[in-house]
Amino acid sequence: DTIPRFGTETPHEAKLAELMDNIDAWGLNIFDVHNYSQSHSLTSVMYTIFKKRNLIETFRISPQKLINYLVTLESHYLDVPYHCSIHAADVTQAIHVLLLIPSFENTFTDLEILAALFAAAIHDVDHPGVTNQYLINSDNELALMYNDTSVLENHSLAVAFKLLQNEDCDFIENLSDEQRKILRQISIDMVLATDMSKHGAIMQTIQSFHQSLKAKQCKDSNSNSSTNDSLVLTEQKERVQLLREMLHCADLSNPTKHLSIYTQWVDRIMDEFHYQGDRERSAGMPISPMCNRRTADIEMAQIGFIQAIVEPLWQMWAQLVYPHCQQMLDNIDSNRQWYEYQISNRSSRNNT
Ligand SMILES: COc1ccc(/C(C)=N/OCCC(=O)N2CCOCC2)cc1OC1CCCC1
Ligand SMILES: [Mg+2]
Ligand SMILES: [Zn+2]
Repeated sequence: DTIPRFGTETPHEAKLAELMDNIDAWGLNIFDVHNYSQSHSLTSVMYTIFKKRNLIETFRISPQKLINYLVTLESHYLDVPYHCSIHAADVTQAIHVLLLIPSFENTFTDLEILAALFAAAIHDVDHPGVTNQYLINSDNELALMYNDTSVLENHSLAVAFKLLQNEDCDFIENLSDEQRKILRQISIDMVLATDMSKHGAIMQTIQSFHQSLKAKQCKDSNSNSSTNDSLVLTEQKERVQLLREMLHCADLSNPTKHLSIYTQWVDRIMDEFHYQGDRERSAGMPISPMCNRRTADIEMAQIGFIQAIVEPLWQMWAQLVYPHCQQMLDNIDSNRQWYEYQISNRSSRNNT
């Protein structure tokens, strides 16, 4: 039986094809992809990217086993408002677009690209919709299992690799042992780096690391435009550092998207936070920051999130790949202004 064009059967294949024409664009509407793929956005996005990047031929991947793995992985994302399979599809498509930046034309090996896409797809699988701190505070068995250390991130990695042990899901069966080892190593490194408690450390190193890369940046000999400077990194360690930052950027990319997409993610993360706050309140636990629906200031929280975390990170990233990623910085700025306008509007409304 032949495999559907986008990996999953859907009566809306024509509409999905139209959406997938934008797979390389930052403006892809992942919510539309989810709707027109019968809630298989992760499977259809990953399959489309693998086909487009010729990874199925390069690594002699069985298309059926890839689909089996993706559908199984997708089914292990829980039906929580934010950390569901749409978020995984969103982050996977984001890292695919970041990898297309001309500065990285000659930077990563095919195996590193495979590992980066895999890490993005798996990075939040089986996420229960609460934070690490909540799992620790509520003596959850996951916190016990992982000794309070990057609990969610360790759990997603373990679940994702467990699914690979299933014979008819092992789409990397034709990789050599060495390649499998490298893929596992890079995926673990990247997913563990999505733990927000590591954000400070990433910001510490990013400045000096990028300065050293800019120093090494070579003018691509056959480039016709002066901006086409490709970053060539001889050390795998340095390339993995870059991939770690890239996944972290993709994970924190909601404010870099068009307002209509960004506000949907805000609604979802606040649903998830407020539900956690409800559970903390009824358990008599202290309610976590931004999780109390009765005192929430959603606009202020997003402005704080943008100013403290998202804008500084994306400014560092945009500097490295200048002039690319200006669209992301512009969206961050206009989105922040929109939330500031909401607040100013709110106060004048109260005065009427
Ligand atoms: C669209 O809004 C948000 C999107 C993403 C995030 C974060 C921090 N993602 O981090 C990676 C995942 C992670 O580690 N988390 C998940 C969130 O809680 C911390 C642990 C936070 C967002 O808004 C927050 C901050 C202002 C009001 C709610
Ligand atoms: Mg996560
Ligand atoms: Zn995530």
